[in-house]
Amino acid sequence: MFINSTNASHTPIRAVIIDLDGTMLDTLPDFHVAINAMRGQFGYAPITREQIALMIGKGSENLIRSVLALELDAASIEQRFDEAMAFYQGHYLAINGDHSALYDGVIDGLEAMKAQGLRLACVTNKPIAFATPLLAQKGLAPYFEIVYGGDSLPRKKPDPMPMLQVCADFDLAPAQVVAIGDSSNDAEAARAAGCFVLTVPYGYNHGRAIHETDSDGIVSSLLEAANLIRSHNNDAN
Ligand SMILES: O=C(O)COP(=O)(O)O
Ligand SMILES: [Mg+2]
Repeated sequence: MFINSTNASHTPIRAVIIDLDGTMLDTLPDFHVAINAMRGQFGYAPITREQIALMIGKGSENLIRSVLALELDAASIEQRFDEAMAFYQGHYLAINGDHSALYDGVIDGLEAMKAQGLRLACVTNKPIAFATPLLAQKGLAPYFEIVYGGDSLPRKKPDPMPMLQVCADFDLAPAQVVAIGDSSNDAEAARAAGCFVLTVPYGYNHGRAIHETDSDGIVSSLLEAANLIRSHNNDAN
């Protein structure tokens, strides 16, 4: 549970905000294919999944700049940026989801959350044009009342704006909402918004161990998260 059970008056959790890449789906193989296809158009050699894993989490612009920085200086990156982004987006949309897989416990966890009456939102730094078809293809779309991509709002995670927007949409206080993610971006955004935060250890945390990230707990799956929320709410009632 998130709050010491001796505090009988704590607020029940009513909604869950769930991250996409590295939390529900292992999308690293899709990023790998699309990035290397883009690099090939520039005549650059392929890079490894491990290299790309370190660059995921802060949205497409950050990813493309990080990839170009392997060859180019800062001024050249900006010169090639628009072309690289256009190449990358074309390749990503062509293969979106083809090489990605659900992590264990995702569907069971979402079902368990729904069964508890929790409202669900997906907040990802992935562009919304990638996130929407991917959620549909993987059977995740029906679970979410709200989906915000990295370009849906003026600021993305680790800024608290998307978390606060979800709280406002659901008409809930941040203390009634828990965010679940695989990276410090998710945890920082949730903390700054005043939401609870749980992390999963199996995603992409910029090469850092998830234990280094401040959270209210580490869960091995979304199913474990659902169970934790249930016991928190049982204590609250
Ligand atoms: O696209 C990214 O950089 C990461 O997306 P996420 O917020 O779903 O982990
Ligand atoms: Mg993530």
